[in-house]
Amino acid sequence: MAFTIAIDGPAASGKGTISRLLAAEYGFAHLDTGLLYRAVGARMMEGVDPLEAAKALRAEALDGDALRTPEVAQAASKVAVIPEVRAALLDFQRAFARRSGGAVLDGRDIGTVICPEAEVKLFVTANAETRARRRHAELLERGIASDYAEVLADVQARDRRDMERSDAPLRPAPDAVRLDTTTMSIDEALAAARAVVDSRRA
Ligand SMILES: Nc1ncnc2c1ncn2[C@@H]1O[C@H](COP(=O)(O)OP(=O)(O)O)[C@@H](O)[C@H]1O
Ligand SMILES: Nc1ccn([C@@H]2O[C@H](COP(=O)(O)OP(=O)(O)O)[C@@H](O)[C@H]2O)c(=O)n1
Repeated sequence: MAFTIAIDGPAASGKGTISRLLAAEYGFAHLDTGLLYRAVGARMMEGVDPLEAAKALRAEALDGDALRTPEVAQAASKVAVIPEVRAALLDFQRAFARRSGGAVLDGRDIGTVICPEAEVKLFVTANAETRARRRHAELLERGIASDYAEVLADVQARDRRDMERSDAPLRPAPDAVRLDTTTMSIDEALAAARAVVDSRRA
């Protein structure tokens, strides 16, 4: 039976972490939809037309580590503004969302566009400074050179682009439960998310 958990929110709010942990907890499949846009952005950086890249994308073969860089994140948010690119990525995401056995998808438009019928919708936020601090620490941990002020500017630029685009802008679905993780640990955020999921599964 299909059961979809849709998790949206701004950059580095913790949605990927919560999604991975929820998927493990419930035995659901997980799709980080940001990786699709990052892959198209990375191809654009190589000179490939973004629409051609989106149409040719093989989601199974994405290298998460290589795509999780600040440069690729900026490129991703630029190709994400193009309606035809979003349209080319739609069917794959919709099919994933309704697969049998349960699915967790995280991104910007899962609860609003990809799967408005999702059984659970979470909108995960944290203030921009906290998000930048977390992403900065994560990059350093992974051995990627990082400057806090640049990370903050990057996160804010992407937030603005993601919220202001006309096609599938970043915003909470009317029926999404908001989860502000600014002062929460990962364990606390997971517990809050689980409580919402459990209330919908009962
Ligand atoms: N509640 C939290 N408290 C502290 N650090 C967190 C929390 N949630 C996530 N993180 C850390 O912040 C970074 C960004 O989280 P991530 O889940 O990748 O965000 P997103 O998917 O929204 O971009 C990761 O290093 C993650 O371990
Ligand atoms: N469902 C989605 C997922 C990502 N994106 C775009 O892809 C970019 C990278 O997404 P991401 O989720 O990998 O970024 P982080 O939140 O992990 O920093 C975002 O800034 C958005 O512009 C989108 O438009 N729609």
